[in-house]
Amino acid sequence: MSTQKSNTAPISPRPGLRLHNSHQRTTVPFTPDDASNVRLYFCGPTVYDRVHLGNLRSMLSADVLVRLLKALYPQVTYVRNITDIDDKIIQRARENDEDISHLTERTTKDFHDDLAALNILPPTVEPRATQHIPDMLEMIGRLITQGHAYETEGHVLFDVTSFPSYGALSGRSLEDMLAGARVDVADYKRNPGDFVLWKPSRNDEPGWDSPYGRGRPGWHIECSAMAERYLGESFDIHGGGNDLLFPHHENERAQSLCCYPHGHFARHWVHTGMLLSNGEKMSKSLGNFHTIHEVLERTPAEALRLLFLGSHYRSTLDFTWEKLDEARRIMDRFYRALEKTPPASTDSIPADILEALCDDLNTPLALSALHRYADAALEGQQSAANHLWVGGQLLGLFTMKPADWFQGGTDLDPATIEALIEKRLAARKARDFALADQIRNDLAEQGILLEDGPVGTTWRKG
Ligand SMILES: Nc1ncnc2c1ncn2[C@@H]1O[C@H](COP(=O)(O)OP(=O)(O)OP(=O)(O)O)[C@@H](O)[C@H]1O
Ligand SMILES: [Zn+2]
Repeated sequence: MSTQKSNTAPISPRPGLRLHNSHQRTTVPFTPDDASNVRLYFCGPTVYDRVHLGNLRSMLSADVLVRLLKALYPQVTYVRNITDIDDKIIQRARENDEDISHLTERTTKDFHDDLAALNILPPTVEPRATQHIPDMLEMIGRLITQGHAYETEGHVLFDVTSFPSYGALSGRSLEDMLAGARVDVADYKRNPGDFVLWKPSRNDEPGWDSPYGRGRPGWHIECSAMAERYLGESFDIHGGGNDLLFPHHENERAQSLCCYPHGHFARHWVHTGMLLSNGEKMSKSLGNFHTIHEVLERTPAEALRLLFLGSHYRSTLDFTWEKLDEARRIMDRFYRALEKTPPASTDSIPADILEALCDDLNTPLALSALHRYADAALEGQQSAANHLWVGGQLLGLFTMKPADWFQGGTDLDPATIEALIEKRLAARKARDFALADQIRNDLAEQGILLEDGPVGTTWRKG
């Protein structure tokens, strides 16, 4: 890492990274506690179903940040947890009549597959909540001893009034929160805002023995305990979607700072804007979501990645199929520009791309630099094609050879295409012309054109 010679050298001088900090509500220079090892924690998924595009947007923003940090610093320790104990999991397992561990294993595997398809790098450590119950119980014990938590009716609750800066992260005032609380608060709570650290489990629910009886942890303490276990009492960045800012992150911060008053927990808080669908948050509960699996059946993964990179991570993004098609056309153009130049992995990162990313991960600006390089490469400039390769790869793009993109870019192999042609023929015979047309149009959208001729239907890439 220290060699600064030739074209393999990291950029010099290095631009400083500026990153928005939700806690300060402004963009500030990022300075790690230890520049030899940057440490960050992102909240991972609750594994009870396939992740949707909204979840993916958060993971992808984290991925862009991690890739940039890896380009800037010698070591990055990235922790992203798996929440594998939660009421939603218990309920889904019951509905499916499925063993809880089977459900969580299965959906964790799907999650990994979906992320790998999008070229999202795995974290350094991926702790699972169920493997850290003793760490959580230790924190809960300390919080009780230090007067920040209390036991009541089999529950352990965090007393929000015991932490003077409760609300500071999300910009709320504790007084307003208490005054505005609804009346139907569980009567065992001292204050309406008190939240669960531990709760009792019925016999048919998963549980662990504890000083407070058989039970299970609350969601917030899981992240506090796993962050401390792998990153210590103080670390550099904590992130997730901005829907987690309150109460999840506010509560994590309260627990951790009360438990370890000499640490500072996360110095920098990073939050991704929501992915919308028709103007509303894409979410499982609203039923307006698309799974990654579903999207990848009709579009190559890099087009989806590009779509996300095209908007700034803190802004909201309204998902439409038209935008995805447009992203795919842009990828076609990029790969055209790369066609004549083999990947140039030894080139250093183009300064304009690095500067854009160091400006609070300005991916739209970085993409406009890629467009300029693509223009020049299409006019035959070799160095521009090199910059395009290297800049795009820093953003996790261009994992394919151009020839493979154009041939396999449909993600459809010939056998699948033939099977769809058969299905279309059967639909026509059954006079289901709507289905027949839909199959033809779906294929056309993936660049496969059908031609009906005297010897039957043939296909070609359009
Ligand atoms: N529409 C969205 N846009 C961006 N990020 C999202 C969106 N929905 C969820 N996330 C993020 O995905 C990550 C995983 O969250 P989690 O597993 O709690 O989601 P979930 O509860 O399954 O989603 P949902 O909100 O659909 O019920 C979190 O960082 C969360 O902020
Ligand atoms: Zn968390």
